Amino acid sequence: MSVASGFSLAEREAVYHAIMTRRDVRSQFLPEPLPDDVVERLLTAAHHAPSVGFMQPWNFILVKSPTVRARIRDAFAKANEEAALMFEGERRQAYRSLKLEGITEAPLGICVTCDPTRSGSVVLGRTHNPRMDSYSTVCAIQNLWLAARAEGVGIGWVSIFHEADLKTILGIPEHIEVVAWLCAGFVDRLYDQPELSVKGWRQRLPLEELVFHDGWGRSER
Ligand SMILES: Cc1cc2c(cc1C)N(C[C@H](O)[C@H](O)[C@H](O)COP(=O)(O)O)c1[nH]c(=O)[nH]c(=O)c1N2
Repeated sequence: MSVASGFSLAEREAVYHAIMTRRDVRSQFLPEPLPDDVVERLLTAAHHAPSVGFMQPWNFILVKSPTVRARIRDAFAKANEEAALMFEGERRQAYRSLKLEGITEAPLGICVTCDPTRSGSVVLGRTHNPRMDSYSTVCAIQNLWLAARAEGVGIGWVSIFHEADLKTILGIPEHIEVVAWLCAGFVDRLYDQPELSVKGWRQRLPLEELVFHDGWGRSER
C-alpha cells in the first residue's frame, strides 16, 4: 500500500480536461497509421480498468486491413438503413443526415469483445447480475477513450450492427460477446460539444434533474 494523496492541481486539471474534451469521432480522422507504441499505451490503459471479480473479460481485435474494414462498413450500412426506418417522419430525415461512423476513414478498427467464460462460471461479483462482465468491458473502453484523448487520438464507437455480422467477418466464437467497434486515428480537430448536440439531435440534460437524494425521484436534500 502507498499513500493515496490527491493529485496536484495540474494533474487534476489534466484528468478533467481529458474527461470534458473527449469526443466521439466520426469524420475528422487523419489517414496516417497509429504508431505501435501509441496503440500499446491505449490498450494498457484499457487493460487497467476495473472488472468484476478481476475477471478481465476483454479481448481487443486490431483491424488495419482495408478489406476487412470495408466489410465491416457494409455490415454497418445494412444495419443503419434498418435503423433509419425505426424513426418516423422528420426524425428519420434527421437521422439519415447524421454521419455515425468512420470505419473506413480511421486507420485502425478495434473490436472489443467480452468473454463471459474467462474465469469460470461462478464469478465474484457477477453471481447475481450476469451483465457485470459486459459492464467491466465498457470500463476498459472508457479508459482507452480517455487515454486516447490525451494522446491526440480520436475514438468513435460504432454500435449499429447485427452482432452476428461482426462475428462472421472477424471469426469471433459464438460464446464471445461483441461489445464495441472502435474507430481509432489521429485527429487535428474535435467538436467542443457532442456532435449530436451541435447538430440538434439531442442536448445534454441538466445534471440536477438526474440526481436524487435518499430515494428515487427525491430532489430535496
Ligand atoms: C455504447 C455506445 C454506443 C455508441 C456511442 C456511444 C456509446 C457509449 N456513440 C457515441 C455517442 O453518440 C456519443 O458518445 C454521444 O453523442 C455524446 O458525444 P461525445 O461522446 O461526448 O462526443 C455512437 N456514435 C455514433 O455515431 N454511432 C454509434 O453507433 C454510436 N454508438
